[in-house]
Amino acid sequence: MFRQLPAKLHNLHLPLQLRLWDGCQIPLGPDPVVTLNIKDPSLIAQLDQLSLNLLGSSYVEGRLEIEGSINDVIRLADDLCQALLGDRENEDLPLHEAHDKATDASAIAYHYDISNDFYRLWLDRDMVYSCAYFETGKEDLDQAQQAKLHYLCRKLRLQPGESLLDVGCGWGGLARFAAREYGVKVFGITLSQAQLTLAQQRIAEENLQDRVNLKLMDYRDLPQDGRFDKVVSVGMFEHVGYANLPLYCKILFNAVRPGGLVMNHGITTLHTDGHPANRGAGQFIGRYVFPHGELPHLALISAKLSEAGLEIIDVESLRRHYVRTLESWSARLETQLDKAQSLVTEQTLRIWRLYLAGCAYGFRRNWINLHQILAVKPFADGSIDVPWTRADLYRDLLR
Ligand SMILES: C[S@@+](CC[C@H](N)C(=O)[O-])C[C@H]1O[C@@H](n2cnc3c(N)ncnc32)[C@H](O)[C@@H]1O
Repeated sequence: MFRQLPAKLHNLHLPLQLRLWDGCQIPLGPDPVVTLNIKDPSLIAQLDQLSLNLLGSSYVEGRLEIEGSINDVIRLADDLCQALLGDRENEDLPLHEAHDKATDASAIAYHYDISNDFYRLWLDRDMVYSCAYFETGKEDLDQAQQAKLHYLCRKLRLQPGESLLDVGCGWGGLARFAAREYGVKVFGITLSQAQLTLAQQRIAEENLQDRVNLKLMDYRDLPQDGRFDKVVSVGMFEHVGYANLPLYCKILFNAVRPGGLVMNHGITTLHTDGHPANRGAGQFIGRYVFPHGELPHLALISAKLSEAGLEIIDVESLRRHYVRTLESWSARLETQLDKAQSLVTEQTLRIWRLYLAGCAYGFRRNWINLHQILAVKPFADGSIDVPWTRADLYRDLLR
């Protein structure tokens, strides 16, 4: 059997071993910390086209079992793919699909409506499902998510009595926080019924119904009359798709009043043409995690915001913060696999384990990034009314 393996596998020095369906063990280097337990003999024939997509989907479909810590599995799977493929990126440009409301609604339900209790297991207490902000590096996830919410509100320069639109409000963590801590009125939208149900429950528990109004609504149905003082979109624009980015940006522009601020916080990709730099990981994510998700480069979303009429006044990369956030989510899930098993299907759990640890790895490797882009809608005469420096953002921040 050893001789049937691709020649390149014979000279590896990875702490990894293969175990075949007949029990035969094939070390690919000394002191293995990970075992890939191959259940399906036909996988051997596919080893010369190995990719993270092939390994990931084989695990999800039960053709492959993994032994070892999830972080070691991801790292060594990537090392293995790199050893066999070199640095050749084995993906064509991803398809940029037409996104209609029905397709997007079913893609959102697929990801977000799996079980609130499952997400509660590993998210922070406010169930904020986006990159946290680690001011000192010593905080836990709850503290880092609270700091992120503060940071967003500060960047938006929220003032009591203002109106805030939260596009893609998730479980309502930011909406409740902004209303409670900054005294604003929030209108938030999500496409996930499960998120909305729990968010509304939490709003009622905090008696915030008069200040926070969340709805099941597609961003394409938002009011376009400039009624909001501020607009925020956090971890949402990854679902929009290339074809609709101009429309999305125009909708943000039309929703905010002249002089108002818009914050777009989301994941961007490394290459300007959008092709993924990740040995098949992007294909896996598109197939099993975020169907119809599309990551643009910073330059593309910046161009579309500008073309819509918004002036970009501040851009910040939070890539390292997302590594930590994802490491934390993944570690919390890994320590509660038994509970997780009772909340979602075996296949879903396998997908989410790979996705959380894999995305931490992807951010660490700089395959993907997280950018906060702050923009302003200038008044008709081109003037803007924002502080001359960023000093106010940091004053008294470390509470
Ligand atoms: C990753 S979650 C982020 C949630 C929240 N902003 C947070 O930081 O916790 C993405 C959110 O975008 C919403 N979303 C995605 N596509 C949408 C669309 N077409 N219209 C409205 N909301 C959408 C999802 O329903 C979900 O609430």
